[in-house]
Amino acid sequence: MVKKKPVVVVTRKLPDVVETRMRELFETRLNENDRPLSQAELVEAVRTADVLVPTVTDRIDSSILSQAGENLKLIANFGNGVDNIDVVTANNRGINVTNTPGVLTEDTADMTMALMLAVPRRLATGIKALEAGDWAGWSPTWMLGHRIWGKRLGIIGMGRIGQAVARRAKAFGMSIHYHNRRRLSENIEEDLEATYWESLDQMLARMDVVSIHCPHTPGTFHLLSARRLKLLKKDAYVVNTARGEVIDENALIRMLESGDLAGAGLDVFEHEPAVNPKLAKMENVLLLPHMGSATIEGRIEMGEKVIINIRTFMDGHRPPDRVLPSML
Ligand SMILES: O=CC(=O)O
Repeated sequence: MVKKKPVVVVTRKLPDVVETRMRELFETRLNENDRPLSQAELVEAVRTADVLVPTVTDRIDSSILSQAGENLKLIANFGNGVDNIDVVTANNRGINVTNTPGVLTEDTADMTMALMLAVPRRLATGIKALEAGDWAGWSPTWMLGHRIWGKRLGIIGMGRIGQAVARRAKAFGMSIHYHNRRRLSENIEEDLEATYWESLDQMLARMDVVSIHCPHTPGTFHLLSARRLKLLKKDAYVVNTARGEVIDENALIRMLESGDLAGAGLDVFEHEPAVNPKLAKMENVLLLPHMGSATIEGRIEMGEKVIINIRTFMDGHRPPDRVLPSML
């Protein structure tokens, strides 16, 4: 007997090679025009799918999950972060959740370095000045920024991406400091020449650059709160390529406005895709539209991970990238 192919509903346009392979393997319903699904369309998707492939922009909350059909047994997220999915409710309803870890580590770390270099060295300001025809020629005192060589980098969240950033920053002459739920093994710490701070507050007070690499969970929402932001040195920079919700964005804006912080490089925002217009006007801030992991190679590898997770699950095994509530 021929095994029935699972119905796989994909919420956004994926790279062509990924969609082609999915079509071969599954009864795949694609989103050709890439328009984010409405609530009603998401409900229809969870009602009819065996597997849902959502992504960062889809909120799969308890209200959506309560309307899921009996067949829905797997949510294979196209993305590393799973804060778009209510994993606890999914788990309670017997729906497995997977993500795509590992394949976007290096790309996100590269983009973090790009921001870490660009903000203190005023790249955006320089480009704008040149484009506006405001360049009168080289001057010893024009466009001066700050060096990062010899400065202290504080990494919040020392998982895969945090460690990849640490390796790069070390090569740029920064000293590496980190705060994490769990301390790294001695070997890794030695290899990265990283100093562990059990107290986040104490670390923050001493850093020149702070970079966020923890997931957004109920425990990390506004981890950089107004109180903690005030602990930072006046000449410190903040970089965020993780999730906007980890920083109290209004408090960050106030600190930047009052000159109590040197600058910020942000790839993610608290109310994405809305960006506070105050941020967009600031000279010492560089904003990117959540493109930390946006490489062609990475997106294809994410698709491959999604496919492996679905196939493994459909073959009756535990999918390699299963996310359990206890991991969050
Ligand atoms: O932000 C992107 C992701 O979590 O994959």
